[in-house]
Amino acid sequence: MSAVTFEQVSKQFRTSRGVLQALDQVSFTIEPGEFFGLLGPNGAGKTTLISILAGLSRPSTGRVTVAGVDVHAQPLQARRRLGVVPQELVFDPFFTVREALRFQSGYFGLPRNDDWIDELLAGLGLRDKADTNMRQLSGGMKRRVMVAQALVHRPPVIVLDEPTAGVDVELRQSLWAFIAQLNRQGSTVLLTTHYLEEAEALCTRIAMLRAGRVVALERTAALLQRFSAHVVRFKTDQALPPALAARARVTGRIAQIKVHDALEVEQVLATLRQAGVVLEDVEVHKADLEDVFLELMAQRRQEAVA
Ligand SMILES: Nc1ncnc2c1ncn2[C@@H]1O[C@H](COP(=O)(O)OP(=O)(O)OP(=O)(O)O)[C@@H](O)[C@H]1O
Repeated sequence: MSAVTFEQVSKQFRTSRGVLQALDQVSFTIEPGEFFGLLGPNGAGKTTLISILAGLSRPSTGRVTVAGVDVHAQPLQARRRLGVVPQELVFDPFFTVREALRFQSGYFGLPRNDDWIDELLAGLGLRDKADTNMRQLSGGMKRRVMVAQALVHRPPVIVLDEPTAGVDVELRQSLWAFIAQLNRQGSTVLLTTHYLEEAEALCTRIAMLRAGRVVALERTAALLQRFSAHVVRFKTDQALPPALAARARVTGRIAQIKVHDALEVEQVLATLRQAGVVLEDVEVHKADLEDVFLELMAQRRQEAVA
């Protein structure tokens, strides 16, 4: 049985400017134990898809299941199988951390859950905050409590919607260590993020959304490999020769050109030298997901124009 399935999920919003297609026939499956990344630029539809998965919003058409349970036909059963860490901080300011976690446990019908609550507090570095009121916690600490709250009923599928936006490095690292441990113990993780290096480091498979459509769905390693290995990056004030300009990504003075191997690095540099282009700060680096992402998006734009 799959951990999560999205079957032809579409969502339209009626706006003052007409109908907005936020999701367009999105289909993919996440297998149990996967660490799955959902990436996409602002407005791609990530949060809309997560809201539908969490049962907070209905798809216009299509079907979603969590651990074999239809999210809309059996919403309560689906919720038990899912732990969603939301983007925003939602909490009752009058509860202490432990009270908030006990309250959440009660919601799931788990009255004696303190052993697991203690494990969560320890794993998320919250042990000495257990008796602190939620309103007295720093933003980062509140975020840790959001994670603990989402996990209080030991859901087999964990969803993290931009969990590290605006979070300091230390918390990011400890949060990831904890989530990775749960994943090793068998939890399925679905992560949406803008931090591509995070997705690259953690996710075994990635779906990329753009304008409500899945534009890539692949193993992370394959995705990185498919989009060539290296990028030559340099600064210049001059125009590039046409052959290179056509394939370069230029941001102000910085140009980046994709290459497959060392020979191609030499060819690119030779072409630039022949054209009399003066370079500064030349470097060659391995293509990362950011490069792949930009390239994919450029390809799709070209296809759309064609
Ligand atoms: N309730 C709504 N009513 C109308 N339009 C909406 C509504 N919710 C989302 N949208 C639109 O749907 C599209 C997808 O939005 P969504 O928030 O899912 O994107 P996202 O990928 O999560 O973006 P971000 O990275 O900025 O969070 C956007 O164009 C957004 O403006």
